[in-house]
Amino acid sequence: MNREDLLFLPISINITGKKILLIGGGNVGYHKASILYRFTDKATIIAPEFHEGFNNLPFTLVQKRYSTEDLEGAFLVYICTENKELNHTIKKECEERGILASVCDDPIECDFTSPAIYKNGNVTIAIASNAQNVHQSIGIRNRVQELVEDGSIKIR
Ligand SMILES: C[C@@]1(CC(=O)O)C2=NC(=C\c3[nH]c(c(CCC(=O)O)c3CC(=O)O)Cc3[nH]c(c(CC(=O)O)c3CCC(=O)O)/C=C3\N/C(=C\2)[C@@H](CCC(=O)O)[C@]3(C)CC(=O)O)/[C@H]1CCC(=O)O
Ligand SMILES: NC(=O)c1ccc[n+]([C@@H]2O[C@H](COP(=O)([O-])OP(=O)(O)OC[C@H]3O[C@@H](n4cnc5c(N)ncnc54)[C@H](O)[C@@H]3O)[C@@H](O)[C@H]2O)c1
Repeated sequence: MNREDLLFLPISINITGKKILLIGGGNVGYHKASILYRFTDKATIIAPEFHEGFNNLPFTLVQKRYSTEDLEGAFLVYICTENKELNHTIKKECEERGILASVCDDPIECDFTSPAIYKNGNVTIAIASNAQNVHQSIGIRNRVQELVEDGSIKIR
C-alpha cells in the first residue's frame, strides 16, 4: 500500500461515554490531547513521562509504560510514542481487539486521522488532505478561521 492509495472518509464519531486512550505524553501526545479537550473532558493518557502542559488538562494521567491490558474497554486509541516499533505493536494489538487506532508516525496504519479543526460552539469545520499534506490542511483551516472571525463567513 502506498500513501497515495489511502482513502479516508470524514465522519463525526459519537464519543459520549466512550473510553478514549492516548499513549505517549510528549509534544504530539499533548497536541492531540489539547484538541481532544475541545470535545471532551474524559480521556486517559499513558506515558512514563508527560509534557508539562498535561497539568492544565482534566484528563486521567497514568504514569507507566504501555502494556497490552491498557487497551481494555478502549473505543479509540491515539498512539503517540516516539518509538516506531512500539507504535506498530500497539496498533497490531488494537486491531486484534477491533479497536480503532491512529498512529502518529504512519498514516498507512491509521484507522482514523485528525483533521485541522476550527471550532466555534457547536459548529466544527474540519479540513483534511486525505493524509497527504498536513500543511495544506492547516493553511486552509487558518484561512477559514480568518474569514469567520472577520465576518466574511457567517456561522450564526
Ligand atoms: C491537522 C493536524 C490535526 C491534529 O493533529 O490535531 C494533523 N497534524 C497536525 C500538525 C502537524 N503535523 C506535523 C507537524 C510538523 C511539521 C514539520 O515539522 O514540518 C505539524 C505542525 C505542528 O505540530 O505544528 C507532522 C506530521 N503529521 C503527520 C506525520 C506522519 C506522516 O505524515 O508520516 C508527520 C510527520 C512527522 C515526522 O516526519 O517527524 C501525520 C498526520 N497529521 C495529521 C493531522 C493527519 C493528516 C491530516 C490530513 O488529512 O491533512 C496525519 C496523517 C495523522 C494524524 O496525526 O492524525 C495537526 C494540525 C493541528 C492544528 O493546527 O490545529
Ligand atoms: N501526527 C502528527 O501530527 C505528528 C506531528 C509531529 C510529529 N509526529 C511524530 O510523532 C512521534 C512522537 O513525537 P513527539 O515529539 O511527541 O515525541 P516525544 O519524545 O516528545 O514524546 C514521546 C512520548 O512517548 C512516551 N513513551 C515512550 N515509550 C513509551 C511507552 N513504552 N509507553 C508509553 N509511552 C511511552 C514518552 O514518555 C513521551 O511522553 C514522532 O515519531 C514524530 O515523528 C507526528
